[in-house]
Amino acid sequence: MITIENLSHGILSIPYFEIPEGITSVFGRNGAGKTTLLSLCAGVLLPDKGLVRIDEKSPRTLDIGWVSEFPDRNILFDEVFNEIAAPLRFRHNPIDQIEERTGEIAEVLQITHLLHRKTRSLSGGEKILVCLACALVTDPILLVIDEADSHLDRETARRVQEAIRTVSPRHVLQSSQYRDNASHSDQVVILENGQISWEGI
Ligand SMILES: Nc1ncnc2c1ncn2[C@@H]1O[C@H](COP(=O)(O)OP(=O)(O)OP(=O)(O)O)[C@@H](O)[C@H]1O
Repeated sequence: MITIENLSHGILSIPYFEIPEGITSVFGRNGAGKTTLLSLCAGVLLPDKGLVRIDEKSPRTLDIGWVSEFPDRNILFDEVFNEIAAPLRFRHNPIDQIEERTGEIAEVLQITHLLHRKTRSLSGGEKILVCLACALVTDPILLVIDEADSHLDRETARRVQEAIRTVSPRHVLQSSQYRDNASHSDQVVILENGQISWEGI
């Protein structure tokens, strides 16, 4: 459970809100506060006022995966395999486990054929899939996807939603301007001018 209490940060103002486990889609117009909310839940930002907790813990103490709208800002390595394996290497996991887990997550996302490609040669949508694999490879408690669907065609977007269901992080928070995504979600939150104007299923 993600719990938000007396939150005030920039445009955002949320007195109390609970986000249950599952896939939660956050919709809202440009500037409504979607990225700010996601950043606070991921611990990327600390709130000016109030608290955000995931299972009663600070997000900064937990393993959280983040996929942004701009994959070029995240990709660090030359080859896809190395990019996806990097979070496991940073943790000094054994080599055989790194190879097995990297292959497993690539298979779930149906990008095994990309593993030995140069990252700079990938299309925008392929880069998003690689970033998603990288975010999921450590099995995070929360996966955040910030408007990454704007680069994906309908079929790839559907594949991403299926992959998320397969890997099944405890929490998924995804922001989008496309309300089609609501059909893949367990919960929907609508933000208007920094406030939650609607929430439901
Ligand atoms: N670091 C910052 N300093 C000042 N204002 C900011 C900062 N970050 C965001 N804002 C403002 O807060 C508001 C909400 O921004 P946010 O990026 O959360 O909206 P969003 O719903 O994700 O928008 P979009 O769909 O355009 O990406 C915007 O008016 C934005 O200009």
